[in-house]
Amino acid sequence: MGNETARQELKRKQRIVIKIGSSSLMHPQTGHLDLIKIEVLVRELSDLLNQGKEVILVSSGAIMVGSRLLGFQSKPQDLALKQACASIGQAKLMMIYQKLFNEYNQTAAQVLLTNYTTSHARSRRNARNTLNELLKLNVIPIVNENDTVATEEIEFGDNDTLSATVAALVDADLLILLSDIDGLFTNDPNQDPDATLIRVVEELDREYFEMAKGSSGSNVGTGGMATKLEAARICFENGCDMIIANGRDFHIIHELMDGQDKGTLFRGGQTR
Ligand SMILES: Nc1ncnc2c1ncn2[C@@H]1O[C@H](COP(=O)(O)OP(=O)(O)O)[C@@H](O)[C@H]1O
Ligand SMILES: N[C@@H](CCC(=O)OP(=O)(O)O)C(=O)O
Repeated sequence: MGNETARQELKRKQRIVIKIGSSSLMHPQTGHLDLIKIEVLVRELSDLLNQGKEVILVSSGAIMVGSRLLGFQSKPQDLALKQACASIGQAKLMMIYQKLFNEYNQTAAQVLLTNYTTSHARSRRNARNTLNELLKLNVIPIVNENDTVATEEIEFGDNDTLSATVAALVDADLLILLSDIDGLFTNDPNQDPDATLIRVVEELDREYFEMAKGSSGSNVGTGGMATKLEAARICFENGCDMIIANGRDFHIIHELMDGQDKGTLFRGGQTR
């Protein structure tokens, strides 16, 4: 099946996980929240719910928001301080999401997970039951890593792998990763101006992991492309399509769902 047909099939996806990186929520100049963008995000997600789709939002940004609230100019390096920032920022982020979703008559719920939660059978089952119940209730779960109890600095590495784990947990049809870049390029475009965008990945060969070796392009994001490829691996293993696309403008969500040829589509769902 060609890219065009695969894109058209996205219209039929029913259970969708959308992950927003920290960089996509902030004004790049100040690191403060871009409230107008977040409003567009909430409107886009509310409209998906109105179409009868099930949506889970995985939102990063807690550490960044918390550090700004404490007056830091950038993300702190110290682990305990990062965790403190996360707990401050997470509450603030949820407050904003709750307020905006409320304006569209939608209910949002907070779900904080750790690597432990999703790798131990009992807590994994509990997390799955909660998420499924929230979706049944037409509530939008807003997921983040539980940074205050995660004992290593980065248990998941980042929210890219967390979002793929969540997609696998609830048997989602599609994972959308919105980042600060148009998709997977042949090389890091911030280092190599000749790098070209890859439109579709049918099989997750090693060459793609080689392309993604560079680290994060910003001091806001954590995982870079490598963790997004790791997310793709989880999606391929679990029969879920995945898209990496640019979160510069969140209207891209309905454009992708309409089948527009944007970002990089990883066709993990074809094994279903
Ligand atoms: N092959 C590649 N294609 C695209 N981006 C790449 C590639 N290799 C490394 N990158 C870097 O990955 C960055 C995106 O990851 P990251 O900064 O963690 O974003 P986010 O906060 O959205 O998760 C890009 O800005 C880019 O510099
Ligand atoms: N749990 C952290 C997530 C950090 C993270 O993964 O950031 P990103 O690479 O921007 O998705 C936070 O909310 O700040």
